[in-house]
Amino acid sequence: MPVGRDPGDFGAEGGLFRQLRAASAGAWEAYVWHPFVQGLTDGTLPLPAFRHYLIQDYLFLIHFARAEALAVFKAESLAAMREKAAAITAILAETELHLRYCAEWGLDEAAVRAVPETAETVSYTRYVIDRGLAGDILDLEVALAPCTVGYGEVARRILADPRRRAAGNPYQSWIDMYASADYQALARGAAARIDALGESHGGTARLASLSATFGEAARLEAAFWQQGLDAA
Ligand SMILES: Cc1ncc(C[n+]2csc(CCO)c2C)c(N)n1
Repeated sequence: MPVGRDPGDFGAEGGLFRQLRAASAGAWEAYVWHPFVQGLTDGTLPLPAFRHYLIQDYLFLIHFARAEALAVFKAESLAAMREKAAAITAILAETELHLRYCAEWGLDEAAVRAVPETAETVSYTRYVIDRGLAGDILDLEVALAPCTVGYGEVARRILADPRRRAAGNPYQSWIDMYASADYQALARGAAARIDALGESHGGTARLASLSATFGEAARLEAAFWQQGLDAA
């Protein structure tokens, strides 16, 4: 089914989220259907690639939680503050899953924390934080959206792919996390939030600048997968 016609798709037709995704269609596709994702789908991704990715992702999540904390600070309403506070809790829970994987590889939390952040990890996380510091809540949410919504789309693509290996796939628990109803609802909520902020914060007039932010975040996400493949 073409992206954008699927009734379970993220964001409303004509809303800001879909406008941003369409404006960065090439970068978005390169992110959500990256060769790393295809390797998760059929289970052929080399374990060293996944291990490199997951350790960096743990470090990524710490800074991503800081970016969500900035969104609490910049939130436009008390309801939005509560939503963002819940997002921080969800991220900190996600780090627990990462540590369970790392424990299987003989790495405890201190060992993971001692790994230096790569350039890909620094550039993506600090880019998002900078968009938030320099701009308003809409600039920040647009920088955050490729992460939250993108992983929701990644999981849906994986489940729908005919090459998917479900039985005995070593990455199934990772896939299950993002395919879960809870995560899918979170991703849909993030896209709906972009649509709502687009209405309340003049999204149409700011489309060029917001598209640049969204596209850059999507490119940084693809580079984040790529560092895993490069390490294998
Ligand atoms: C590079 C990278 N991009 C996206 C995610 C997904 N993600 C990041 S925070 C969060 C919780 C909800 O906002 C989720 C699902 C990731 N783990 N790593």
